[in-house]
Amino acid sequence: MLEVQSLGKTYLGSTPHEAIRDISCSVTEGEFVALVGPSGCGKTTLLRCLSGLDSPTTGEVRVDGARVIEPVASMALVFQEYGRSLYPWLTVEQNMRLPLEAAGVSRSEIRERCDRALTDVGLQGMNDRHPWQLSGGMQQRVAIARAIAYRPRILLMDEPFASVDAQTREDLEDLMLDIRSRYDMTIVFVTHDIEESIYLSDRVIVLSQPPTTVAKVFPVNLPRERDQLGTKSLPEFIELRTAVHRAIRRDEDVTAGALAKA
Ligand SMILES: Nc1ncnc2c1ncn2[C@@H]1O[C@H](COP(=O)(O)OP(=O)(O)OP(=O)(O)O)[C@@H](O)[C@H]1O
Repeated sequence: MLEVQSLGKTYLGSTPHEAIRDISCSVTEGEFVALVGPSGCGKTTLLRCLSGLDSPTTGEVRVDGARVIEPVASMALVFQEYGRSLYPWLTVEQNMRLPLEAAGVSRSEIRERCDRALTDVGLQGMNDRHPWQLSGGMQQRVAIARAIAYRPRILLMDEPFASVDAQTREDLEDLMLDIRSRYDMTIVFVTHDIEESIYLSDRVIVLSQPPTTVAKVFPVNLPRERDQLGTKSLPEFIELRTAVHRAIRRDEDVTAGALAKA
């Protein structure tokens, strides 16, 4: 359903910067794909191009065959910085209502969807709180609730759990697996964390050092039912973790070698 064909992105300016050289990949309906790669390899840039918030310099993105040239109504984005993605002067529900009102959803349905999404993320009854009255993990749950209340077909998540503590992160990972099983969504999830990428996804795409290409793709053939302790101690999980780690390290070594020769 989501196709990326030979996507390249160069930021223009006094010194043009080639953030992405050539990425091709596709995501099928209902798939959970994790994108991992070194810092600065263009993960956020890629997500912005996927969503239509930014446009590639070369190549293209297609959703169901249609070329993406502007923000796509069937997608929602969840960012790392929940503190900046929620309006502090609005309540939880008011924050959640904004995209639904813009999409023309009826008042009664908005209320119903907000209540259901808040229940799904474990924040039932918190409709009238303000973001600043909530912990970081709770604010990120609100950002997720806002996205699922919108009912996107494709959910793009940009390192959404990078700013929370380890325990909250595990809880939020399990929340995502739960949401994935309740809602029929295709998810593209950017993370730095190799374990997180495998634990959550059906496929891990490793991006190279800049100028960025796809370094390697790993199918995750683990049982659908996942559990923080059980899944992460499976031999298949450990093998995959080593393989993804190696793919990232090998690419770093190749790049370091090329730089040393230059
Ligand atoms: N608007 C912009 N103008 C110029 N350069 C940019 C712009 N946005 C990003 N870049 C550069 O493009 C490269 C890729 O940035 P991007 O934020 O997409 O990487 P990332 O993989 O998401 O990074 P991180 O893992 O650190 O979050 C970086 O070198 C960055 O400095």
